[in-house]
Amino acid sequence: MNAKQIAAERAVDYVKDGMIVGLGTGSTAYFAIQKIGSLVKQGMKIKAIASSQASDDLARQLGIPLLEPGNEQQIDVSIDGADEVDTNGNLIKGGGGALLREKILATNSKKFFVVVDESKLVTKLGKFKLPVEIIKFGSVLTLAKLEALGGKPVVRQKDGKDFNTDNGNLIADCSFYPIEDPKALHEQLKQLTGVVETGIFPTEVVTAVIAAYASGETKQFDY
Ligand SMILES: O=C(CO)[C@H](O)[C@H](O)COP(=O)(O)O
Repeated sequence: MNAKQIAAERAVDYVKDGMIVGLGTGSTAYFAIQKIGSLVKQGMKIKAIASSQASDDLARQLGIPLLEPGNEQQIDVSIDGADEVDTNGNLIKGGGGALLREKILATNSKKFFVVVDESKLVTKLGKFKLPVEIIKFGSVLTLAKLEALGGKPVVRQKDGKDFNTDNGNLIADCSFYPIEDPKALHEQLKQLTGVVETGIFPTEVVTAVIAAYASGETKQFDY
């Protein structure tokens, strides 16, 4: 079992019968969704909300009952990966472009577990370019504002075209390393009209980070 799978499955221990679960996105969340699928097959009554079309598709294949979009309810537990986790439990997310829906789930969950392998643990955030979701309308102007703040934004590409989020927006990948005060940077960026959301998840929204190491050891950091 690889480290991502170990961390993800450990977090699924927090999922109990009757819960509503938020499903993250990415290669680590994938293992959590698989495990939740096996719990459903064993007869556990779980309902889920997915943070992306990809995770929605996977959950459907596995027979996990999904709440209808627009009919979401308070979530008991969300489980998701991260691109970076600093020593205080602040995160950068959005490497898969799902940061907005991921943050909606994380901030509406009683508990939010972050599952990572050790490669994601950093002292300061920002070596991983910070994803910032921006709307297409006026994007040149919004990008200029991000540039003026020193973010060196680059519009994410996929298959030779601008990457589109599930919400029909663009992602500007920004360089702010080292991010000394993640919450302050997030708040500054959110004030720019045209910015929908940033990939900074402040430690306040995190219940615990479960990190797995190549040795097979896991550590849980509670916040
Ligand atoms: O934020 C995310 C997607 O928007 C992912 O959780 C993040 O990119 C980590 O992905 P992975 O588990 O594949 O390394």
